[in-house]
Amino acid sequence: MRTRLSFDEAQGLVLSDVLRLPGETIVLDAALGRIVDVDMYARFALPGFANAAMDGYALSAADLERAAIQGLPVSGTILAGDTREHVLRDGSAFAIMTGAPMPLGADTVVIQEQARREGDQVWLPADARPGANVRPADDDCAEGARVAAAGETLTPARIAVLASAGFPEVDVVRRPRVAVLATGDELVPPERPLGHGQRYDSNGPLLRGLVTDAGADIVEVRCCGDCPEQLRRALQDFVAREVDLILTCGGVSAGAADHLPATIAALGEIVFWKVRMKPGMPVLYGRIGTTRVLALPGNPVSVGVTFELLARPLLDRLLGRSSAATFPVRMAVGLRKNHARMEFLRVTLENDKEGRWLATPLEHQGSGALTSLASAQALVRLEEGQREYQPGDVVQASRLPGGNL
Ligand SMILES: Nc1nc2c(c(=O)[nH]1)N[C@H]1C(S)=C(S)[C@@H](COP(=O)(O)OP(=O)(O)OC[C@H]3O[C@@H](n4cnc5c(N)ncnc54)[C@H](O)[C@@H]3O)O[C@H]1N2
Ligand code: MOO
Repeated sequence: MRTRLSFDEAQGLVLSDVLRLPGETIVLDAALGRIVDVDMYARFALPGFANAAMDGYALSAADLERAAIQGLPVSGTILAGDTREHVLRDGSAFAIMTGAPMPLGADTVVIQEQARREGDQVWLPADARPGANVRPADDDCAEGARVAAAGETLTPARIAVLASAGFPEVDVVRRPRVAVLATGDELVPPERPLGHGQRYDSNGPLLRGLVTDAGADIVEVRCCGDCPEQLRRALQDFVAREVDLILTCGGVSAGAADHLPATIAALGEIVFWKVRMKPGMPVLYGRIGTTRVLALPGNPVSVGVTFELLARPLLDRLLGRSSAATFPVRMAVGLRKNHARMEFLRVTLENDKEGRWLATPLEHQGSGALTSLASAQALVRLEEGQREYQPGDVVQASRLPGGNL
């Protein structure tokens, strides 16, 4: 077991310990937010047939002059959805509507508003541009072009692309199955009044939201006391249900009721325990069989921060997608750290006059200050060893969910 390692080492160990989950086939209608498993290619060009981009008249550009001087006979009207293959006779035109297939031999559409129609004859302006208002058959995408890339998130627009390419189903990466165990004798169910020293579980709801936001499935969120037997039963139950990741919170530091490390060690193995970071120092990572276990320190802010920094990247890895990159911001104020560990500050962000991000730390940075986690837009990383920061110093930031950026 490693202990007191740096945050970067800890994150590296977590990431190198998991692989992308296998794929599964689902209907396109259920695919929003899912991750594409394998590259997908168009089996035909899109839209697949040359069609009119405007309502008007389809003709051959060679007949434009004649159309202006003596007019052209109109052979008929082609509507969108007309499945007949019309052929244009020399020296004639078809009335055609937006999206309707171009008749064979026509290469230009002149819009309705520029046409003068008398009975079955139409006059069109001589200066119409040859080839105007026609969408070629591969206007949107060529046959064989990639229409979805492995690892990308299925957005509404990407789903629409697959729908237009005729895919009713899509192969996506299976969602990680996650169980949450909130531990602590002080936790009381929401329907019961609080006694002295008791509190309601907020870590369970926090992790339910974060796990869902990260694109994983919650198998169960369970609250249990600090008793080692209860902890063991809960962990074994989750492992038996083949979850990919167990997230526990609380009971992982040095207190008399902190039984999780010993319980996890007895059932499986601890990869690391305690990381040189603040908040979240007591965090533990291990395995029970093939199930990964991240034991997050119980303080509510530590739960949120260690989830973002260790659990979310792990879930990203299981999903086969790259994690959001950090980005540079400038400190709006100077500050002094009174320890050497890496620290993650909760900040709000605004743009300075040059449009660069400026980070202001929230006032209350304590590990129990859940309200400041809710107000924060990003986490700023203060490097190990560096104690002094001046206004304007550049630091790395990562977005928090719902940070409205
Ligand atoms: N002697 C030491 N004391 C502490 C250390 C240490 O290294 N040596 N580490 C401190 C740090 S840092 C943290 S963080 C906490 C984490 O300890 P635990 O993981 O054992 O967490 P608990 O003691 O069980 O709880 C801490 C705190 O959070 C509240 N909590 C816990 N679960 C929930 C929940 N589901 N919903 C709401 N609030 C919860 C709990 O009541 C405590 O107030 O230890 C420090 N101490
Ligand atoms: O995780 Mo503890 O502060 O570092 O609360």
